[in-house]
Amino acid sequence: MKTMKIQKVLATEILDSRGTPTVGATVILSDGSVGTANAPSGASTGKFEAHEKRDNDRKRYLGRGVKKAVEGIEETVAPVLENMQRVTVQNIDRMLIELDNTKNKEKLGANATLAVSLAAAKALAAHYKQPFFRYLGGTNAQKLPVPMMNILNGGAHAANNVDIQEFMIVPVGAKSFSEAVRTGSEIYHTLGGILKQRGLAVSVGDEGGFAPNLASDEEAIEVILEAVSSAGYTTDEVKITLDAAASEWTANDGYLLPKRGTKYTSAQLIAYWEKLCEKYPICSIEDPLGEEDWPAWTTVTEKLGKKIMLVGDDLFVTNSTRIREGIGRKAANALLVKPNQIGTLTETLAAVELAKENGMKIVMSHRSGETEDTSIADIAVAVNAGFIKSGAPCRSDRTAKYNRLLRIAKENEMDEMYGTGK
Ligand SMILES: O=C(O)[C@@H](CO)OP(=O)(O)O
Ligand SMILES: [Mg+2]
Repeated sequence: MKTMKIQKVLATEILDSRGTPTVGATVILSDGSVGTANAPSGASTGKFEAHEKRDNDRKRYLGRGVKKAVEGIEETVAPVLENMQRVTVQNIDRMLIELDNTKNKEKLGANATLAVSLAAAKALAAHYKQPFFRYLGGTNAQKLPVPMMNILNGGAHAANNVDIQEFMIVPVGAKSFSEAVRTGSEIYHTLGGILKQRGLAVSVGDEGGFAPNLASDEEAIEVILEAVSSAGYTTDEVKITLDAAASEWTANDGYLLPKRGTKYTSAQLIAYWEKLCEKYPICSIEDPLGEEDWPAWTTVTEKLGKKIMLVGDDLFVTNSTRIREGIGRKAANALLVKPNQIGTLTETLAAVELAKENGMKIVMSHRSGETEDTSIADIAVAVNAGFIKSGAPCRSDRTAKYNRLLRIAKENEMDEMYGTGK
C-alpha cells in the first residue's frame, strides 16, 4: 500500500463576520484529498483561553492582522507536517502541540493551530471518503443536536442597553432537527415583527439576534415569550436559554453590569438567577457567574442544577484541566465546547469525553466572530452533543452551521435530535 503523506499545508489571512482578519488553512494530501478550515474569534473571550495570535501592527488591519499566525503555519508547521510519516489526526495534533511547546499556544497561536488541525482532519475524512462527522464519530453518530438560537443580542455583542449577552430559544418540543430550525425561524421573524410594531430597533448584533434598547433585561425575555406564543408555540415546546457572559461583569468587589450600572454580590446574582428561573421557562444559563468565582459556581449548581443546565464557557474554556477542577468542586453541569479556546481537534474531543464521563451535558458552540466554516456542526453530531448554539437563524455565518446540519440530516436519514432525550 502506498503511504499517504501531507503534500501541502497552506494558510491565508481571511476575514470573519465582523470584517476582522482570521486564519484560513488548507491541507492537501498526496492522493489529492483536500481539507479547508477557518479559525473563529471571540469578543467576550475567557481569561484562560488559549492565545489568539494577532500582529499588533497598527498599519495593517488596525493592529488586528494575523500575518504572523499565517507565517507560523507556513514557516514552522508546514515543513514538519509535509515530512510526517504516519498521518493521523492524533499525530498531527501532537505535532502542533509540540511545535508550539507553550502552555497556551502562545507561540503559534490557537487560531493557527486550530485552522490546521481541522483542515487536516477534513482532508483525512476526504481521503477515507467519509463525511467529516462520520469520520470523527463512526457509526455511533446518529442524532442531531438541539439548536439554541440566539435571537436577541446584548452585552459585548451589541450596542444596545441590554447586559445579558445572549437570549436564546430552544425548540425542545420539535420532533426533528428540521422542525426545530423552522420553529426558530418562525419565532425569529415574529419577534422582528413585534419589535417593529413597537417602534423598537430591528438592527442586529454580532450573532444575528435583534439588538433593541429595552426597559430591562427581563423585558427581553417577556418580548421573546410573546413572540413564541404569537408564532403558535407553547413554553412546553420552546424554552429559553441565557448566556450571561458574567465574566464581563466582574468588578473588584463582585459584579457590575456595565450598561445599566447594576451591582451584585455573588449571592445577589445567584438570587437573581433563581428569581428568573422561577418566573420564566428557562432551561439553561451559561456563565451565570465569573470565570474565577468557583465557590459561587458550586452554590448556583447546588441551587439550580437539578432544574436547569449551568453551562461553563469562560469557566472551562474547553480545557480539561479546568473541567477537572469544576468536577471536583461540583461547579456547573454542562460544558460549552469551542475548539478555538483550546486550539486542536484532539484536545477538544478529550474535553468533551471528560465532561461526558462525568455526566455533564454538552453544548457545541460558535464564536461571535465566525466564518462560513461548518466544522462545529459535524463535531456536534460526531460527539452526540445534546445542543448546538450557532446564533440566530439568519446571516450566513450563523445559518451555515444549521444548514450543514439540515444536510447531514437529509443525506443520512437521521433527523432525530439527541438533546431532548427522545
Ligand atoms: O460567549 C459566548 O458564548 C460566545 C459565543 O456566543 O461569544 P464570544 O465568541 O464573543 O466569546
Ligand atoms: Mg458564552
